[in-house]
Amino acid sequence: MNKTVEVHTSVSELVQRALELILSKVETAIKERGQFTIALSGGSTPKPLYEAMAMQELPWDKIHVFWGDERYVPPDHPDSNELMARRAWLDQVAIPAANIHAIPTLSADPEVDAAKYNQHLQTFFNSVSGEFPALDVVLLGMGDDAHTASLFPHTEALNVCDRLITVGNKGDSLRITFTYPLINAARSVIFMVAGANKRPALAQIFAPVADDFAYPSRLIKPQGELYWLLDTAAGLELKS
Ligand SMILES: O=C(O)[C@H](O)[C@@H](O)[C@H](O)[C@H](O)COP(=O)(O)O
Repeated sequence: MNKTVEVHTSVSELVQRALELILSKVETAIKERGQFTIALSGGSTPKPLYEAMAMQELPWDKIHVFWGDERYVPPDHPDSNELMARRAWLDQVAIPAANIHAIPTLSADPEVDAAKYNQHLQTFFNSVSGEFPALDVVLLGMGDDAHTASLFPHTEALNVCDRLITVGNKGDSLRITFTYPLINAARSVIFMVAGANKRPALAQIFAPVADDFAYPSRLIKPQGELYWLLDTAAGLELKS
């Protein structure tokens, strides 16, 4: 793992840096492998990044978009991560519909939809059970409880290591999420974290010893690169 921690003076600078990083990964991936794969996150911090992506001239037919997690709501629900990314970015560009790999949420059984998305990823990446394919970029946010994707503190999803996708939960509300080994298989993981409310969680995540199950973002140790892009409010007290 190659870890980089950057503290940016404003959220717009943080977003600009995430954009630069992603554009450089798009270029490399397409040059080396003919396509670029990215998993998106929800939350408010990446929205301006998605709006900036919508302004780019890119070979959209070679770009495949997945989601690292989704609330278990229909795709037109205001809480849907897919809806947010479609409105801010994907609806604005000429990306083929087949390149948008949204998490299914309509079967009335999250286990069934999690299994479907697991199969969809295995088919797309031509991987078998037990293998964890490498996405080019997994974009992550982090909550002030140190959750990332829908890997919430002290939940069952944190124990799931034998598949790509599982059901997560925030209390009673169900989610579908990448498992942490799938996130860790990525070539690059980029956290975008803003706001002073994230400071206590970050202190635990960067501590040499702490409980991974209480602070799930500690489980993210990708094979490839790990970027923590923070704004000053979040990163103020952090020693990298
Ligand atoms: O589904 C959720 O509970 C949120 O989307 C969550 O995972 C979010 O990514 C983080 O809480 C960071 O959110 P902000 O970017 O808004 O700080």
